Amino acid sequence: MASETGKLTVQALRDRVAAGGVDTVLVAITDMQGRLQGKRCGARYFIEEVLAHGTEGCNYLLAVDVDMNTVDGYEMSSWERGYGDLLMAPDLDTLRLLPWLEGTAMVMCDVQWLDGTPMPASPRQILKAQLDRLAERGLKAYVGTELEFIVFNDTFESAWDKSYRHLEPANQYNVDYSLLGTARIEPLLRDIRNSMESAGMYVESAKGECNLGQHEIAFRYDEALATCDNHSIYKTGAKEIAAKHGKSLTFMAKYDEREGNSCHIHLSFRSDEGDAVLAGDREHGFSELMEQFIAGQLACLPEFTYLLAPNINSYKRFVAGSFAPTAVAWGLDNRTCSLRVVGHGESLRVENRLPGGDVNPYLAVAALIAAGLHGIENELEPEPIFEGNAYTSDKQHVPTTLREASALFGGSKIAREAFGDEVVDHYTNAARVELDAYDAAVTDWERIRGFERL
Ligand SMILES: NC(=O)CC[C@H](N)C(=O)O
Repeated sequence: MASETGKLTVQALRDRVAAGGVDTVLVAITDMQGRLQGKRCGARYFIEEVLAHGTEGCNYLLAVDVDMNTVDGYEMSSWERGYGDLLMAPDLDTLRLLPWLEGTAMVMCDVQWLDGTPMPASPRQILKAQLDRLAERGLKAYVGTELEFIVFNDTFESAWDKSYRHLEPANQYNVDYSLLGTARIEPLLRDIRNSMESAGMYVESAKGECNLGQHEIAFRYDEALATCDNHSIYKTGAKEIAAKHGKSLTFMAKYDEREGNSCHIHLSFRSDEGDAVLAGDREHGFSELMEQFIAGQLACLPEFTYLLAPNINSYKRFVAGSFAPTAVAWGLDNRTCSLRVVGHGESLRVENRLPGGDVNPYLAVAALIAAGLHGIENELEPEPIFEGNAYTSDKQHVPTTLREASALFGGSKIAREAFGDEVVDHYTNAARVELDAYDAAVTDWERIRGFERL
């Protein structure tokens, strides 16, 4: 039998099911929004059927909006095509216990058509396609994602009932690095940290952040796919654990007018053998590959921003002086730039500071890998390093709205070459759906501005 915690082998799962310790297996895919969707399978059924053949779900899972509305414009899934099934094919490397749910294990799945061919619009497939491109060059991607979140003393249900107004943040003042402030909710933070560790993740640390009730838990970097799977499981798990504590938390990019929730993404490439390929004897200790890698990141950033900032709300984070970026620039350990280069030797890497907590990690990491490959394949040279305050520089501004970013993405030749037309058209449609919904909504802000005074 495997250890009490962490990842499970199939045999360990069988043993636990036989011994009565596991009765439920969650079968999950990640949707366009990066959420876990799927089914709770009886453990016996999972072992006897799903393990070998997978299980089906409606293919609208990759073609609905955040509210599960059926919307038009998707080639692969529609009323015209009858909204048939997709196949969830378990990736057994991801099998693990979810210690915060009694008697429950889970597995992440690849999304396929019923004949076993991959579904191009699936975020996990989109990332895997870029990992395949890297592998052709003898390279591997290592990734760390750093999610911030804001905790409230309200339950999720009461927060919803209050339309998310007048919530009580778990801290009343800025708790950035404050051990005193973070101790106030340590029972929740510890439960999340230890639960994730027991679900096979490697917790590095937790710290307070600047907005009221804002915190961050950092996990060790890993191979790109493992990090993205863990990221998705962690987000869902953190919400479920908060609910058990009678609290709520949000990863939305900009909850209020104070500091937003970031999801900085650290990315490096290594050789198949694990050698550091970004470090070398050029300026700043870079290799030629690192220079091309950075140049690719810069060249693609505006066109790929949509994959890093996929919602209307994402763009409200990009405020000068907020530690969220506004400038397309790179610097050495410079938190005012979109691209912050940190580490040295084996740990030399680029931190992309653009994504918020609402990012779909698979799509974002796929974009950053594609950007790096663009630089390498075209032997691009980076512009000079930026020094000083990028917020007040004349550097190109990152896209400021979803409309602008999705137009750049839809028109990007580089994106179409890297991801294929089907993927670009699918996600450009997702942006259009979101923009249409937003354009049709009348907000609190408008009523407060206009009800009496206009
Ligand atoms: N830790 C930090 O650098 C703060 C990041 C900031 N909260 C953001 O939204 O980008």
